[in-house]
Amino acid sequence: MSDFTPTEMMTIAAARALTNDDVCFVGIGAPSAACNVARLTHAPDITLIYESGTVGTKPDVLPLSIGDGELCDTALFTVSVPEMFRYWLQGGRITTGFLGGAQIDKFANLNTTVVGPYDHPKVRLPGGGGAPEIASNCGQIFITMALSKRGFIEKLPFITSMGHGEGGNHRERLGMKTKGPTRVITDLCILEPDPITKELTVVSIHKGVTREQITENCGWTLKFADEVIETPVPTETELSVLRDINARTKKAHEAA
Ligand SMILES: CC(=O)SCCNC(=O)CCNC(=O)[C@H](O)C(C)(C)COP(=O)(O)OP(=O)(O)OC[C@H]1O[C@@H](n2cnc3c(N)ncnc32)[C@H](O)[C@@H]1OP(=O)(O)O
Ligand SMILES: O=C(O)/C=C/CC(=O)O
Repeated sequence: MSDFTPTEMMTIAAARALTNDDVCFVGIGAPSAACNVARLTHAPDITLIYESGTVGTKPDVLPLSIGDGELCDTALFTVSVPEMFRYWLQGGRITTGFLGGAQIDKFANLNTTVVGPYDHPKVRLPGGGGAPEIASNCGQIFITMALSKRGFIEKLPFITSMGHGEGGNHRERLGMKTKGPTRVITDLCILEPDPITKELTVVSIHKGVTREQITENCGWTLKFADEVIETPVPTETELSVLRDINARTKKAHEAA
């Protein structure tokens, strides 16, 4: 097994969260890399769906956006965006949504809208897009983002996509029928919501990472589960699949 970067570990650990039977609504960016590594390794029959309506897509290179022709060219079929949302997503036909974000809080609520006050933003982010609907309508949500103090914060300035709200049974109280975020995969560790409080808790630590490093990079006092395992390191196959798709993507986008 060769050396690997924290980002590679994160992408591969995120890919492993998916199963062959999943129907997965894929977010652009880090989630898209993870979903395609899953498809190219342990989950060849996974159904990947992007918001542009592309169903069962098998991109050879990672898409720049949901509108990238690569998605439609390699899809089983493509439906209209209203059909994607109303029939597929709101119809409960999608098992898993995979999202990223700029900021997250301890109940896995996501901010992709604005950092700083809404009217006087420090950073204006891409916005919600389909993420709020994905977060509420997919059977469960996986989230992947690097652990950092600026990303993992105590109180979000803006909640774009609801995770577990104020914690506990908040989703249920609002009438939401889906599970919400069940796993957050970072470059240092994996977090899962506590079954009762729904507060994100460290369940797995990547090889070579210390508890201190994790604590130092989080904006709230992070809890650790009673049993914390070490994340299995990437296999040669996982690493070469990830590196190959990244290299193909870079070459394709440089040429475009
Ligand atoms: C189908 C779907 O895709 S769902 C549709 C909705 N879209 C999403 O949910 C997309 C979610 N993803 C995102 O918003 C983006 O990927 C981001 C903002 C999280 C990351 O953007 P990237 O360009 O990939 O990465 P990067 O980390 O370099 O951030 C770019 C800039 O955004 C800003 N930024 C990102 N995160 C933060 C943060 N937590 N605090 C302040 N600024 C931030 C910074 O200006 C940063 O530049 P810098 O690192 O030089 O300061
Ligand atoms: O509008 C959205 O929801 C998603 C946007 C992401 C993209 O344009 O690739």
